[in-house]
Amino acid sequence: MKNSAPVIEVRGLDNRFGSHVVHQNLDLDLFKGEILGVVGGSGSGKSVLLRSIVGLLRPSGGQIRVFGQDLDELTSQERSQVEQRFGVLFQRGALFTSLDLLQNISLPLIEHCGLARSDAEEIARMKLALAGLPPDSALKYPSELSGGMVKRAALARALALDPEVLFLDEPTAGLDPIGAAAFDRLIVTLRDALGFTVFLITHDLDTLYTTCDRIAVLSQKKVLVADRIDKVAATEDPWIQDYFQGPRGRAASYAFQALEHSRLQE
Ligand SMILES: Nc1ncnc2c1ncn2[C@@H]1O[C@H](COP(=O)(O)OP(=O)(O)OP(=O)(O)O)[C@@H](O)[C@H]1O
Repeated sequence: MKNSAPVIEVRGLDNRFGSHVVHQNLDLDLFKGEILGVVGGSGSGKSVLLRSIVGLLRPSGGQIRVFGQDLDELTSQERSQVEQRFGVLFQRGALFTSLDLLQNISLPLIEHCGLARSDAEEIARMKLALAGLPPDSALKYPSELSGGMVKRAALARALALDPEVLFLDEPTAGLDPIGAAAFDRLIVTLRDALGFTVFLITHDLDTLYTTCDRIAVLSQKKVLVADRIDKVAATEDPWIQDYFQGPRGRAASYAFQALEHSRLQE
């Protein structure tokens, strides 16, 4: 993936809130077709980075190039065209509670693409199926769904406009391990089938091992390292060592090695 063109280039990014500096001179590349896992301690600025890239937060300084265009140089109309090439799954799903799933997913198609309601609903049903939801979920409201189904519905909405880059903010948080593993497999399957690029914020070590092509570690206000997981896990940094070589990190690594071993034997 690293040989493909970066779809997103972040250079010298600064973000501060008052005197609180979150990012200082942060650099990051996201390459076409890869699944990049973004990790870091709580409050290290993962969500702020996501919001800066998707245009929800104006950075304090630095440059963000998206599809080869500098976000700062775009008119608001050009910006919104770029933003339509993104799909975002926010931490809490962010579905409209007063709309059923069909309406939730049709809405961006009607608003952004000007589709007739019947066409939008046909596409929405396809997106629900892609996200692994049964047809009868279409008329359900978010409050009627399990946590795992809410995540899938939010994924269906993030996929509504056929995004080229999918941003996922802790998509498996709150799911049981079986639901989380199924969601991870779904992301890989969809990426392989549809070819989009994924920016995936997670604390889930199993997700990092089984799903991500590269890992970016946010620490000390910047991206400390962005590389394959074996290289990252071997990086000499106290936070990285605690994270990857602690009991959970080692368990995830062993589980992944066992999985790879059994795949090779099949
Ligand atoms: N709008 C804001 N105003 C002031 N401070 C903010 C704002 N948004 C984020 N911050 C602060 O920026 C820091 C980074 O927040 P962010 O949500 O990016 O962390 P995170 O790495 O995603 O954490 P977590 O893993 O807990 O979700 C935090 O200290 C947060 O309080």
